[in-house]
Amino acid sequence: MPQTVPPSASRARVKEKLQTSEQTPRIGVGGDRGMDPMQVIQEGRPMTRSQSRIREKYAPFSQDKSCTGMKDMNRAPFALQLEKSMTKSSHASVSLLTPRVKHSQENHQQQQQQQMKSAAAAGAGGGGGGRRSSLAEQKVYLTDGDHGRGSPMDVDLVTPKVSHLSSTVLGVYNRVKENERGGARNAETSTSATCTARARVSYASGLKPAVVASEPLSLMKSGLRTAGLRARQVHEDMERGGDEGGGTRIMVYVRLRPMSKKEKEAGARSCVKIDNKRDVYLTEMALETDYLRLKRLRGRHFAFDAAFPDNTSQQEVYQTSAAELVEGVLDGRNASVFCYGATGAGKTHTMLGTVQQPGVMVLALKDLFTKLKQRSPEGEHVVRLSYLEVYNESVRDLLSPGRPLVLREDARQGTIAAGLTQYQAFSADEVMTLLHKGNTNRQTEPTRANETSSRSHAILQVVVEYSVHQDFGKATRLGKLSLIDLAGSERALATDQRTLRSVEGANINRSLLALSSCINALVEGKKHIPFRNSKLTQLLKDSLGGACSTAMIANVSPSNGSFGETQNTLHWADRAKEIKTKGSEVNDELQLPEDQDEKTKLLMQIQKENQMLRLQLARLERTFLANQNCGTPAAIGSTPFTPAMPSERNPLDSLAPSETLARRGEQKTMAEKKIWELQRTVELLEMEAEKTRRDGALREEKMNASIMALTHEHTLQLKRKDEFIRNLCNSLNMVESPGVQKVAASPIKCLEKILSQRATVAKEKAAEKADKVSATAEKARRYVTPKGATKACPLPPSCARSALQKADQKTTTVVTRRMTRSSQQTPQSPSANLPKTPPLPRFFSPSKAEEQFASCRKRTFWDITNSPNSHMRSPRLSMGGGTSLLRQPGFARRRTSPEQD
Ligand SMILES: Nc1ncnc2c1ncn2[C@@H]1O[C@H](COP(=O)(O)OP(=O)(O)OP(=O)(O)O)[C@@H](O)[C@H]1O
Repeated sequence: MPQTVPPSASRARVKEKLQTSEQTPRIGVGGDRGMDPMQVIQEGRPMTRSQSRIREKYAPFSQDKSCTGMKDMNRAPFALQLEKSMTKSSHASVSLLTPRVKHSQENHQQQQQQQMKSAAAAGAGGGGGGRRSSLAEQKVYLTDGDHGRGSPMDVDLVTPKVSHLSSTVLGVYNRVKENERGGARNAETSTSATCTARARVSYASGLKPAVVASEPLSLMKSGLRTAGLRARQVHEDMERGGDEGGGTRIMVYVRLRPMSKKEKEAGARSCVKIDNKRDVYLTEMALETDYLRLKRLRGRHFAFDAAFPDNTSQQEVYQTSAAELVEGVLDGRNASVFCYGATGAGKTHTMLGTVQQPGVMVLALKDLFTKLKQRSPEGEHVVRLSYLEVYNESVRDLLSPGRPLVLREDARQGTIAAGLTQYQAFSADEVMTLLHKGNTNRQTEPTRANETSSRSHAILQVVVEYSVHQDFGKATRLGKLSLIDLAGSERALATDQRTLRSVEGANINRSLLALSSCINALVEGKKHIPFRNSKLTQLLKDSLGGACSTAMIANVSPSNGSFGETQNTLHWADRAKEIKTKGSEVNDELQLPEDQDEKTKLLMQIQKENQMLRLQLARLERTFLANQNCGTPAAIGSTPFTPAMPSERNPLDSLAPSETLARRGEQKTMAEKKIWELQRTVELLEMEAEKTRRDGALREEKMNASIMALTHEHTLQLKRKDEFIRNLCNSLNMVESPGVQKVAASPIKCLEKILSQRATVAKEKAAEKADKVSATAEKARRYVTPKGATKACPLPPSCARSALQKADQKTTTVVTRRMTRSSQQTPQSPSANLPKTPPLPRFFSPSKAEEQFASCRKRTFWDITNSPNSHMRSPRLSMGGGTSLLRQPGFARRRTSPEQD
């Protein structure tokens, strides 16, 4: 029961009272300010400025406005802090606010020891101060501070604070019953003042206990009950390991690193204590001379899925946090493990470790290959590996460094880095080589806080794909394991002030802040989760909110110098406990046989294989047992020997020695017979093999011979062809020419040459002939004069005419042929080089020649009268250019010059 401290009590009396109270069951609460076993209440002390400020602020809620100073405050032994769930996703916890105490310099040391003691005792759920928020407690006493009475409330469970709440209501209760009566009024007052429901009135405010609540007392009670229920749920959830409502909770582990040499030298003290392998106590330390701090020492208790003290081995960390996830990856699920914490807290040590103490990444990959070999001995699996880092908000490939990568959203695979190389690895050694290569490329720099500080977030992704035979076909399973080593949050002073380091630090902090916002949004069940705020959160999207089983390892330093960072880490780890991922489904694609027959076939095949394997196993077992029984050298290693079945393992033991000998002799004979039979079989097989070999050799010989014959035949055919061409050349009488002799080795070329030469000669001849004909025509024409062609011409007029006609015809033929040929000839054609015949004058046009001839001869009367349409045949006449011959009979036409034509 709670104790009331009389206002006038002296320090000694208070001490005595409090010590007495240790034995009496007090409110089973704990939380932020639960570590208060030895407290000395100072009386009559004036309020500090901050106390009076808070007092002023919350004065309206104080029922007894007359109370002033520490005297009044001290009349209230404690207050109840109620943190109630305001949204369905948040939880509540109950804790006790104890009276403000002064940690005197003398008892400070003692106090620490007491705290530790009480914390240790808390596991057993014992009474007394400190962490008495035993989970077994079932009642909360809302106490009447003035009268020391407690108003018990039935709640299902009181837990330490399990989460940060969206809304906090601090109720300082005084005169509970009175408040119940006037609850509505108080509630109204408080609601108006704490409309945001975020009034946090510290007991240090010096307020006389009063109701500061945003809801009527009855509601608070029910809220408390709900809170208790919720707390129990969370607790049970933690006990079970996370599954609730279909999703999977992120498993959160805390690892404490040993105190470093540097810290020891600086005289640091440990501010973190791990108990029960899951409870973490954080206590603020202060210098004995730091009076202000001494009064406000903070302490907090957290509970996680597991907490690893500083002497925990790497293997233990792996087994607890990641081994199960690796198993899940082999079942085709997605899993991720990430380390979170301040710089130098031991994240890289946990994830990568050293050669002597390999970390989670190394152990997980080795384990993965070992398990893969067991599951898929025939190597029906593919392991692909990629390793990237987020450095200064740019994504880089660690296995093949180059230009920064761009992140893309893929409907099937989630967020992916476009262009990231995926290496296929066949063994654990290969993976280790790749991992080493990636780590060499990773950005690591010494800072003031850490000699080997990682300046980037590194993500190693392993995709395992393998086929499994299932009842209805073959399925391909695809599991993805992401192992993430985050860079640590850091204070600028804690690391360095050099430009590059501070830029890196700022980027690291920014991305971690984005991660915190995402955790917040996820915990509060918001619709929009700001994953896009940084590259890191984009890449962690699946791990935090997707279909993935996730483990978070929060690394903390024990040094009191890192109290702030440790508190921060634990706070976020505590929040992350409430994040629920969608839970990873098995990603497998079933490949069904095409039809039912196929399926039956497959099943039969599998059954057959199983039968065979069973037989083999039985045979081996029998052989083994036979060897054991007989122990004869002949029997050893003789597989076909059929020994006794397991049920008849030692039948000889029960027999008499003579019978045993006889039986053994029999067995030996049988074995010898079997061996003889086997030898005979082997001999037969050898003979068979020899025969086959001989046959094969014969067949090969025959084949070689036929190939040879064919080759010979082919050569002969070729020769014959050449001979034929050569003969053809000879028959064309061109082989003698020197140009042809040169190329006689290639008969086809020779033939081509001959033909082209023949063509040239024919052309030349044709040209010559054409020239001759045209000369004859010219001659004939010269003899034909306008005044009488027959006079000067040596030929009779009819002959001259026919000769001229012939000449014209020939000329035309030659010219036409030449023109046709030249139009067919390409510019590269050899005939292009032929000597060109001079262009023929228009005069030689056959129609013109005929016309000329007709116009030159003397017309007779008969000509004129018998060809009435002759003017129509003559174009010249029809054109009306000359005088009509009909009108001037017997008048010969005057010869026109060619130019006029
Ligand atoms: N469990 C442990 N046991 C022994 N030594 C440890 C342990 N954890 C961390 N250390 C040591 O502490 C130092 C800092 O650790 P580590 O580099 O892993 O920190 P970190 O959190 O990765 O820092 P950063 O974020 O700057 O990279 C290292 O020298 C490491 O060997």
